Amino acid sequence: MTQTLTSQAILEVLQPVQDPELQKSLVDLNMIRNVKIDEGNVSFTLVLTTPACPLREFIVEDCQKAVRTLPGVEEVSIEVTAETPQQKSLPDRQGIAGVKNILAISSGKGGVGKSTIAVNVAVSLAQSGAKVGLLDADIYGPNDPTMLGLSDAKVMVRQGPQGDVLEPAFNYGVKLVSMAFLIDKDQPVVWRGPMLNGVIRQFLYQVDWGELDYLIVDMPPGTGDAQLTMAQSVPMAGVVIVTTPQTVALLDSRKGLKMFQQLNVPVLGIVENMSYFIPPDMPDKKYDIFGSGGGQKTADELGVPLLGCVPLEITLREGGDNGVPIAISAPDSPSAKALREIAQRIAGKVSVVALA
Ligand SMILES: Nc1ncnc2c1ncn2[C@@H]1O[C@H](COP(=O)(O)OP(=O)(O)OP(=O)(O)O)[C@@H](O)[C@H]1O
Repeated sequence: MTQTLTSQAILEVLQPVQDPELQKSLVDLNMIRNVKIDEGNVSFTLVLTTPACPLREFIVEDCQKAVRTLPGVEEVSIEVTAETPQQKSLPDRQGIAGVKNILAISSGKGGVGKSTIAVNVAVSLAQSGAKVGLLDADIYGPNDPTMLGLSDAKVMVRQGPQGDVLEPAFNYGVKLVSMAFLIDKDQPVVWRGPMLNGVIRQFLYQVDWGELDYLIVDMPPGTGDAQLTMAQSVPMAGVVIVTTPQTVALLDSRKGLKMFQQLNVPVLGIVENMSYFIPPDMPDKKYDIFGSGGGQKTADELGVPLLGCVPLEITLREGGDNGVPIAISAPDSPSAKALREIAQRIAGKVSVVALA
């Protein structure tokens, strides 16, 4: 006896299929929409929580398998789209209209590659189809414009009903605002708490960010006023801590971690940069200069996930200097792949926090 296919039956067989990251049913998460049946042809839309979903192929395959168990099904076509969930709002912190998730990239000390990671994560997320902004809050050494090929950009200021509004610069799919746009590059700037506070708040609220899935904030290194201002002003989806494998870096990372935990900012995980060296003339070789397994050990000691390890690669540094991020110039290089996976993991964790 042939049963008639119904959308109800389709949703029932899809009920046990889970989003592996969120560990909840796709149906309960309202990720299956628009179910249509035309004789044996079934079609629906799978709405992921981030366009950078690392597991999209697996989820699609699981859906295919589940629907094909129904008698009478001949074809299953799944259209995949994404709707990034909005992070939770906090009563004492003012969100930015149109910006769904604000996340910070931080490091215990300078020079560990925080800006390199922030820029390439931003570009990787944009490449996946997400709407991305980058706020260069590293007021002491604002490098993001150079790394994003925007060193000569100027921010436009226009008059809005509530005062001046800055128009971000834009390249490689990423909107950027940086202190470098506002200061003379050769003049040292001495920042005092209240001034710094004002500038960071201006970069958050007086910029025409438009609609963004992710606003990535490249923090200055350490645990100072900028971190405090940021964490206390806006609700943050989370922070990513960048570290290097040396043991001294662990101490600095721990300080940063404690501060964000005290400020109730979820720590999404750590990224270990300069983990191992890949010689340019021997791309299949890998040298563990600082010993291996350091990243995992650091993550375990800090009790947070390791989001990934980025190798020390000359092309990654060159990309930063030349203003063409490696995610654009050499997307198949080991560091670009590592950075893309890190961006996907960050997006996954942000969804988990937003939907918790
Ligand atoms: N994995 C890597 N391989 C090669 N070079 C790297 C890597 N990571 C970073 N670098 C280089 O190291 C230098 C410092 O990196 P970056 O500016 O990103 O660090 P940072 O932590 O943001 O520094 P600070 O905040 O102190 O300015 C840059 O020249 C960058 O290109």
